[in-house]
Amino acid sequence: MPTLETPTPYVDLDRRQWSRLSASTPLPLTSTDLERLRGLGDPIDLAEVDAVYRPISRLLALYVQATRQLHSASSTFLGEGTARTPYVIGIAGSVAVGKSTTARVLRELLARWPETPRVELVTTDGFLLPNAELERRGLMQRKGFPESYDRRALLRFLAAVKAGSAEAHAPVYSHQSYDIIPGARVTVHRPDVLIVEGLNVLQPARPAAAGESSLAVSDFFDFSIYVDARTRDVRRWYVDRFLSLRHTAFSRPDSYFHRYAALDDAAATARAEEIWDAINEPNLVANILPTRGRATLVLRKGPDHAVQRVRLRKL
Ligand SMILES: Nc1ncnc2c1ncn2[C@@H]1O[C@H](COP(=O)(O)OP(=O)(O)O)[C@@H](O)[C@H]1O
Ligand SMILES: CC(C)(COP(=O)(O)O)[C@@H](O)C(=O)NCCC(=O)O
Repeated sequence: MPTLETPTPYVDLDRRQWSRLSASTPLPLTSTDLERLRGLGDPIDLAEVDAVYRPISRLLALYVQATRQLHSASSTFLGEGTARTPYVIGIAGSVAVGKSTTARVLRELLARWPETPRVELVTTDGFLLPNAELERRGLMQRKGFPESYDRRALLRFLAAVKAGSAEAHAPVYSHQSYDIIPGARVTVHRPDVLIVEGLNVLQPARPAAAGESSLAVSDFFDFSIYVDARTRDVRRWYVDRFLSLRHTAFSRPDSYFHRYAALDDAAATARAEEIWDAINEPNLVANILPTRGRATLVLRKGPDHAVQRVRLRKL
C-alpha cells in the first residue's frame, strides 16, 4: 500500500555511499596539501578530509562551473559583457558544531581547483551590533540571535560582493574583547569564491516595512551548507572547547573571559553549561535548526565529528 510520505527535495546518502565518491574524485591530496591542512591547526582527521570534504569540493567546483555558464548565457541574451562575480557559499549551524573548521577546510580544498584559486572567508560575527548597542536594546544575553545583528549592513556587504565590487568591507568582531573592534574592517577583493559562515545565514527574510525590500542574506548565496549534529553532542563540543580555551584565549590578561582561566574543570564545565543552556541551545532550537531545510547540502555529524550522512538538494 502506498505510504503518505512527505516528498523530499534531497538525495540522502550515508557515509559509506558518500565516501565511495572519494575514489572517483580527481585531485587526490598531495603532501603539500596535507601540510597546509595541518597548518590550519584544526583537529580534523585527514582521512575524513579525503573521504568527506574532498568530494564536496569536487561537487562545488562543478556547481561553480555550471553557474558561470548560466551567467554567461544570460549575459549573452542581454547583450552584456560577462563580468564575473564571486560564487558565494553560506555555512550555517549551531555554535560549536564545526562551521569554522568546515569553512577553513573547504577554503583550502576549493583553492586547489584551477577555476577557483582565490577563496576568501568572512564570518558574520563582524555584523553583530556593538555591545553598547546590544546593552541599549537589552540584548546582551542574546548574542548570536537574529536580532543581535546589523542585518542591513550584512545585506549591503553581500550586495556589494555580488555586484562585483573590486573591494567590499566588513566590520570585525573580537572574541578576545567580546565586542566589535571600533574602526576595524576586513576587505574582500572580488574572489572566485566567498565563504560566508555564521549561525543565522539561512534565516528567511523578515517581512518588509512599507517601501523596503525584504531580502534575505541567503538570496545572495549560490550554495549553502548546514552543519548538523545531535544537540547533546554539540553541547559537549561547546563545553570541551570552553575547557580548552582556558589554556589559550582566556589565559590572556586582555581577554573578556580572563576570569574563567582560573576555574577548575568542574567550575568551568558548570559555567559553560550555563551559557549553553541560557543562550546557545535556545538559539539553536528557536532560530537555527528551523533553517536546516533551506540548505543545499546538509552534513550530519556523529558524536566524534565524523560525517555520518550527507543530504544534497536535487530540486
Ligand atoms: N571535523 C572535526 N573534527 C574534529 N573536531 C572538530 C571538527 N570540526 C570542529 N571540531 C572541533 O569542535 C569545536 C567547534 O568547532 P568550530 O569549527 O570552532 O565551531 P563553530 O565555528 O561552529 O563554532 C572546536 O573545538 C573544533 O576544534
Ligand atoms: C560570536 C557568536 C555570536 C557567533 O557569531 P557568528 O559568526 O556565527 O555570527 C557566538 O560565538 C557567541 O559568542 N555567542 C555568545 C554566547 C557564547 O559565549 O557562547
